[in-house]
Amino acid sequence: MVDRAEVEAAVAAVAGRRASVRIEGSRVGVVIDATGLSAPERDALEANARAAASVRGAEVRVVVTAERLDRRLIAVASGKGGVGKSTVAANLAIALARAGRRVGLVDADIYGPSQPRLMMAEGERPTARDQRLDPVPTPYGVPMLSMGQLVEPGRAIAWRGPMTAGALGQLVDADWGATDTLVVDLPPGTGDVQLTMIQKHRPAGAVIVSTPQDLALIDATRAIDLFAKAGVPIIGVIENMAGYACPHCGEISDPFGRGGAEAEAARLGVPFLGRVPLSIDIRTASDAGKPPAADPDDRVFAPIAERVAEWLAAS
Ligand SMILES: Nc1ncnc2c1ncn2[C@@H]1O[C@H](COP(=O)(O)OP(=O)(O)OP(=O)(O)O)[C@@H](O)[C@H]1O
Repeated sequence: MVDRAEVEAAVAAVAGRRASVRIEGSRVGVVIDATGLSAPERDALEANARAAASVRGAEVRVVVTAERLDRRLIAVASGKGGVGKSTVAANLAIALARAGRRVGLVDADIYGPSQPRLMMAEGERPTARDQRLDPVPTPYGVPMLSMGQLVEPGRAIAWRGPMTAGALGQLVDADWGATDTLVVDLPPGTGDVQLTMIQKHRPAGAVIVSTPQDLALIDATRAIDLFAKAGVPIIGVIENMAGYACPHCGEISDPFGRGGAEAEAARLGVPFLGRVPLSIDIRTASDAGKPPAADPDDRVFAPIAERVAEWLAAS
């Protein structure tokens, strides 16, 4: 016979109200509610509860359950390459995390996975348990997974549609634990990854990154169209490389004109989330794996993230 009070007290001491105990003769069953815990936290809790319940003569069984979290995906897209979509996605993810959300980052840009470098996680390989990937931690409180971590570094990725869809699924359905917001950096354009994202993973909304130039805007319009036609709401447009920030005096000039993306967003009836200047500081910090949004003095990405957070709260 096992002493009920002793086991209950020992389990409660390590698992609090997350555990309930059932005892029949020498059999001790512990059910743990691991909702919202990360995989390592869950494993630690399970091990501690098992140890606590293992009084002399007890046959212990521990079951871990978790409610499915309502995790929402934000797709970050652009009509064409090189507009700074990955830079914006990384900084948006960090700024949202700084605003109190539990954020994860998925780098689905198969043609140029750059998030490991941007997030200072280069060379980190995710591990897997029960065939589910474990996201890798970053110094910015935003765990991440990248297409670039699934293949040998530097190897060109020439996958066909079904492989791409499978890889995207592995990243999105990884063990994201308590993450409530998943920022997904999509490849540029309107290809297989975008379609899989829309059809299989139903993002809560899409953020479109564009530069001020007309051509980028035309492409951006195409990207907006793809999401809008599929019924994915457009959270808004971010204008990147908007105006040139002088590295000496900080003054912003507009060699490509000003207000194009904002006017185009208004014409298309989608919100404008803000502009990010073309700045040598953004480039050097990004290349060094130190996203400017992690800087406590950031005044560029925080207001944009605030608008995205408001949108999430309202929808
Ligand atoms: N606002 C900015 N100011 C200065 N440099 C920037 C800015 N935004 C991005 N860059 C730089 O531009 C280059 C391209 O950026 P990034 O890789 O984010 O673009 P992308 O749209 O994701 O490209 P691709 O689609 O090819 O992956 C990078 O070197 C990045 O550091």
